[in-house]
Amino acid sequence: NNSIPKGLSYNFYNKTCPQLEDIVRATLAPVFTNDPTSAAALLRLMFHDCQVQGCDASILIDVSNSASLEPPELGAKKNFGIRKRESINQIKSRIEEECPGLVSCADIIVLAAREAVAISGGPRIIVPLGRRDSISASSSEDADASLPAPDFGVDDALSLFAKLGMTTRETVAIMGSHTLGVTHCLNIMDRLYRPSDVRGSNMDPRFEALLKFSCPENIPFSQNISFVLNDPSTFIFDNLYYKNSLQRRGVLRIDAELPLNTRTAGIVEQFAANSDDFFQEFGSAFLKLSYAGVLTGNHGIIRSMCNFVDN
Ligand code: HEM
Ligand SMILES: [Ca+2]
Repeated sequence: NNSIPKGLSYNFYNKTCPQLEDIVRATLAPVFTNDPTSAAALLRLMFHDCQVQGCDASILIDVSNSASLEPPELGAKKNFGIRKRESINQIKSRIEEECPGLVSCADIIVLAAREAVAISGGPRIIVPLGRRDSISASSSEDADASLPAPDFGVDDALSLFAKLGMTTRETVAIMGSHTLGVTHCLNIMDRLYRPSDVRGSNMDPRFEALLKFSCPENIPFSQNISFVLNDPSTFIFDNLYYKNSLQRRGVLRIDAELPLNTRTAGIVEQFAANSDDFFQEFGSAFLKLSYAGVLTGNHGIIRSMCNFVDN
């Protein structure tokens, strides 16, 4: 397939680390069992890595070891809620025992996200490998500039994902990621209590009442720790996200607007009616996300620990 970036391939580690995908799966199995919210966290981790400086494991670099004044990438405001970086480290250390110095943290992030989707009942996506790791993280400023704001609308999202080569259908499909996981109250306070345009107005009133009950105004402490489910089947990768959005129960502005925008409404209805169509389109969107800004060949490095750049 000629749309695969140069340097990535489906058999990249076949000779050098054939057990890679088994190790990833085996290491994650207890993680998913002990904490069913892990799948959502690992899928979002991939998005936030790939969206900032490309799929290069930049998000894994620890905050500490720098004398710079700028807080690094992970400290970006929009990385609030990012979790499970330690699971990637755990996979990496098992892999280093079997095939030292060969497998990038960037590939492990993508494989972990792929497992997260599959274990939750979503499509099994076969991904080309061969990404390499960055030698540095971005600044938190650059990360905040690259990641979407919680009040992103459909047009914003279409242009963001068009930069990764996604079609409108693929953009609608990748947003189906919000079939998993949660949103913390702080990300919807404006939508709930200071609505402008379509944001608050078009919500199912019972759902709005529920969100307001979960996220009361004027309680700053609870705003940081309280959250709501992105869709009612938060652990299952299904097309309920689309059905739910059609019922005016979208949590974020983007979730609410997808069924309202003329460019995306028909696609939402199709994915709500047919989960095979959703899964197929999601697979192709996921691959495009996984190709973002990849370092291959002799660009970048293979880190020996994912959270740390060896000189
Ligand atoms: C316009 C684009 C997007 C916007 C504005 C957006 C925004 C958000 C926000 C605000 C949250 C809540 C985070 C929190 O409060 O902890 C969230 C959660 C999440 N997002 Fe997105 N997102 C977008 C696209 C994506 C994409 C492309 C993916 C995956 C490929 C994704 C996967 C997730 C997942 C899985 C969660 C749940 C995380 C968890 O439960 O820990 N999102 N998103
Ligand atoms: Ca990155």
